[in-house]
Amino acid sequence: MAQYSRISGSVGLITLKSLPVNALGAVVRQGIVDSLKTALQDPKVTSVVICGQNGVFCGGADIKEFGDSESGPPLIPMIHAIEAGNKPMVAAIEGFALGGGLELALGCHYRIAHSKARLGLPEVTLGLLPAAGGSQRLPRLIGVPAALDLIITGRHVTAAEALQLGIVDQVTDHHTVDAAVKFALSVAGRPLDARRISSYSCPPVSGDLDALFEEVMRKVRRGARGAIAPVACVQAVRAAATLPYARGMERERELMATLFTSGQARALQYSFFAQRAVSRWSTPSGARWDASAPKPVRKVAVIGLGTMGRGIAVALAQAGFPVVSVETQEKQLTEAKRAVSQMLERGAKRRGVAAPLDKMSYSSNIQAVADVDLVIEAVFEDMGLKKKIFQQLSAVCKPDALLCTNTSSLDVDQLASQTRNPELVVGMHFFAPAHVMKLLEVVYGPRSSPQALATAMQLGKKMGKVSVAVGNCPGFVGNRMLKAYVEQAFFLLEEGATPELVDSALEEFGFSMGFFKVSDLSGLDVGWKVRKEDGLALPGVSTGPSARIRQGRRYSPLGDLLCQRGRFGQKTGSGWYQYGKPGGRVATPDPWLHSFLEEYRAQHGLVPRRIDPQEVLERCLYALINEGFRILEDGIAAGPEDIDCIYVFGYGWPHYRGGPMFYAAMVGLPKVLERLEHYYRAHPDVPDLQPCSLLRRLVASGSPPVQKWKEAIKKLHSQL
Ligand SMILES: C[C@H](O)[C@H](C)C(=O)SCCNC(=O)CCNC(=O)[C@H](O)C(C)(C)COP(=O)([O-])OP(=O)([O-])OC[C@H]1O[C@@H](n2cnc3c(N)ncnc32)[C@H](O)[C@@H]1OP(=O)([O-])[O-]
Repeated sequence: MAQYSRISGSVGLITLKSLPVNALGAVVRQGIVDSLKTALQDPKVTSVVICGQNGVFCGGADIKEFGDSESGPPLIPMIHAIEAGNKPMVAAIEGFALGGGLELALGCHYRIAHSKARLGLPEVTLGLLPAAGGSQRLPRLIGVPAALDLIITGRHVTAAEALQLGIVDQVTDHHTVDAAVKFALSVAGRPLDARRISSYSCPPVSGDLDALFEEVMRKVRRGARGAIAPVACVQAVRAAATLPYARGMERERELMATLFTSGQARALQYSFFAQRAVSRWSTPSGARWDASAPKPVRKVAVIGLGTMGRGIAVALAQAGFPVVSVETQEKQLTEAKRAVSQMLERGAKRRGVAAPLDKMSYSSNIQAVADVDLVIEAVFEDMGLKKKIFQQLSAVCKPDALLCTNTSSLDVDQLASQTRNPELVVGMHFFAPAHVMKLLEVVYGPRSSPQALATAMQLGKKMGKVSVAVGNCPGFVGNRMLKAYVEQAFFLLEEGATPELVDSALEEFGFSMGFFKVSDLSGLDVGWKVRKEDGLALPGVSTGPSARIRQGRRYSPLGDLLCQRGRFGQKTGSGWYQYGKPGGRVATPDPWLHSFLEEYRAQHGLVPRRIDPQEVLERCLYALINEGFRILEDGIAAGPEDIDCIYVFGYGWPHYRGGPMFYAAMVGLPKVLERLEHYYRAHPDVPDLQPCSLLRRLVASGSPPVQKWKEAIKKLHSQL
């Protein structure tokens, strides 16, 4: 709702009231329309202030209402009525004014913001565009280039930047509504024509307007990789720069109509709520987010300052924690100090703040962590070494200190068994670069306490991570599903595909890089080492049927054979592609590899066949999704939202496709099941293609929408 009152004698005050972010749902819009009418008709009122309750102006249109049929007064005429009003309208912006919230403020004649407020038009992050006049008013107010930047990126600006851009008229450190009322009293009776932004023309741009838009559109299309909203945003701003306001608004409405019902918008809105849902974690043992109070964490430590350790230390310091960094190798310690300082300075420069160098302390002695509240171990991925570290930490640290490991696949519970308090051990699996990647897999073992899990989840949130709670199993969620995807990519090469074909199909789907290019970037030797440890990669070259069987299932030694030839990817100048020289970055198809594949197939009696991109997608993605269903069945992940956040924020799954499980729901579970059955019949020696029973049961129960899977899975589990 929206509440109306008259204050200071002659100021009408309209207060948006809709917890938690005063979103412009139907009831709020009706309240605004009614309040506006009252204010404009009240002869005692000479100016009006619009504000929000609870120190928040407005989080925009109510995303929860998007699926519903239109009800309540429409947003655009409401904002037009505010702008056309014959009394000064002043927006008092506290907390944030985002999307429709900023558009509401742009309809006002003046905007006063608190210094801590954030403003923006983030609709593009929801697969939409500013559709309540924002794409037409903002360019007229701040110019085309600045408006394009805010609308294409969806980034939030601080009040200081908003003042500098000309979005707001005043910034205050004091009570914003009081400042707005004082301002409203000062402008009462002033002419308003010059304050109605829709009547403005866009300020002229330096240089050719068409050239500017072509250049921006070229960059946007390249960066969007198939996302449609950023392209529509450019088209909408172009309308503002080239058409009269009314025609521009028509164009904005047309473009929004194409986006609103698109699968991409639904995927991005699903992802918006999924990110919030994963913070409400639960475990099969009944532990829950709202029943487990996190322990206070004031001081933290990182053990091992390799690439991951450095990134984790930087992310912790940037989040404001004093960090004790321990590296026993003196040379590595010196290098790490330099690297961490540089990363902190670069990050601070980008954010226009001071570098938190004072948060960092370094030592080569593990005793230095005796007084910290939480330790993150990030040493080399070797179980023996990690066990030794956990024994040492258990002896040195405070009895109630949390001991966390950044392992990406090793058994967290085995490490817990090295300590006095296994209930205080959890996994905190970061993704490289750890100070950039948003994902954090928080891994709980059978003995991890709910409080330990709650503490790690809260620390992740404070570090600005999308933290997802997952059960302890080989590869946890992300890497466990990736194994099925990687295997299919290898098998497709055996059956006739080339790395280029597989990668272009995946890049066409929206991945920034296909599997084989990613493998060359991260180094083929990384996977080889894991396969050797798992007893899969055997020395020498073997022929005959056993060469392609491991542990009773089909196996492709192709990656091992390349590593045996020293082809580790970019770092050696060749891998699945040619890079010209060690460290080269540009992947070019490699004739040697094509003939190597032909020889390999001939050697193993494999007859190559034509493989189309659709089969590449179905084999790689459905095998990954199928493993996702097994993970849900095992209770390792609580719901599809958890898996989808992991893949969108940690594995480069195209955000506008929502995530693997959302994608499966979009394709249709019966189709996914039918295709998996088809491929499993063709490849009975590949268990990963055998449809998971949970998938079968969801199809049998009518393929409920993905938002309903969690409860459907609970019900199915209870029937077992
Ligand atoms: C016409 C017009 O052009 C178009 C078409 C539009 O306007 S499209 C809409 C454009 N607006 C946006 O893109 C802003 C989206 N929101 C945010 O970016 C953030 O929420 C926040 C505002 C910066 C606060 O962050 P937070 O970290 O303090 O809390 P939270 O956990 O995120 O959010 C707290 C709770 O509020 C819910 N929520 C937040 N914004 C919402 C919104 N716009 N609609 C409905 N619910 C919303 C959220 O789901 C969560 O609920 P629950 O999980 O507790 O049940």
